[in-house]
Amino acid sequence: MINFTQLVLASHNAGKLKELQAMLGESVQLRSIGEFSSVEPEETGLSFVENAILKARNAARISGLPALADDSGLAVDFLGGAPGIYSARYADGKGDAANNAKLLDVLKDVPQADRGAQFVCVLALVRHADDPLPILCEGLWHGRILTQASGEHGFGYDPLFWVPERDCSSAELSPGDKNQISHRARAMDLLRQRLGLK
Ligand SMILES: O=P(O)(O)OP(=O)(O)OP(=O)(O)OC[C@H]1O[C@@H](n2cnc3c(O)ncnc32)[C@H](O)[C@@H]1O
Ligand SMILES: [Mg+2]
Repeated sequence: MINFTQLVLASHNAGKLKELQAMLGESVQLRSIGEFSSVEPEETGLSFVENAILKARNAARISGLPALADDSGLAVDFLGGAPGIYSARYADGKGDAANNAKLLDVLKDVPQADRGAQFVCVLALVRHADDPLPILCEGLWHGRILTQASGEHGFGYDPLFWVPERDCSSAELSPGDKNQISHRARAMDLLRQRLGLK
């Protein structure tokens, strides 16, 4: 069991910080890498795992603290798993609204039955920048891509992701409800077990 009171979160995404801190509770304080640097590392990996490790090492190097990274995204079945690791950059860096508009457009003629998708989250935790044994935890959340945006909560692709177990979009779930069942919640559940926090 490894004990941490402070971890740096290797993410510039405020939505992730909020969700992960809520899931971790008060036992561990997450500090944003934004406190130490505004430079985002290039995500050059070909998988969620590679990018998560790369971001965690970078944050540990910059901060001198143990670091947790979250590499996540949306894998759409009809698109062979795209946008996948490129989810944040799907519309060439123009942001969430442009990403969502592009996805709706690409899938505009695709019938309900073929609109399956999963949110993916890989968490990587390193004790220091050169840690040879990162802790890796993955979570998947299965759903479907809606034909129009719905809901105001969350971030990113949440308004387009239909959650079968609740019959609503992920952006229509309260933050507390999303944090019980999301891809990130599943990955964090595994991480908490690995850290002996549950
Ligand atoms: O790399 P960092 O700095 O952590 O922030 P980012 O936003 O670039 O994060 P990623 O590289 O992991 O890209 C993930 C993208 O996938 C989407 N995504 C991930 N989790 C999501 C969630 O819970 N709800 C909605 N969209 C999500 C969202 O568009 C993110 O920008
Ligand atoms: Mg990113």
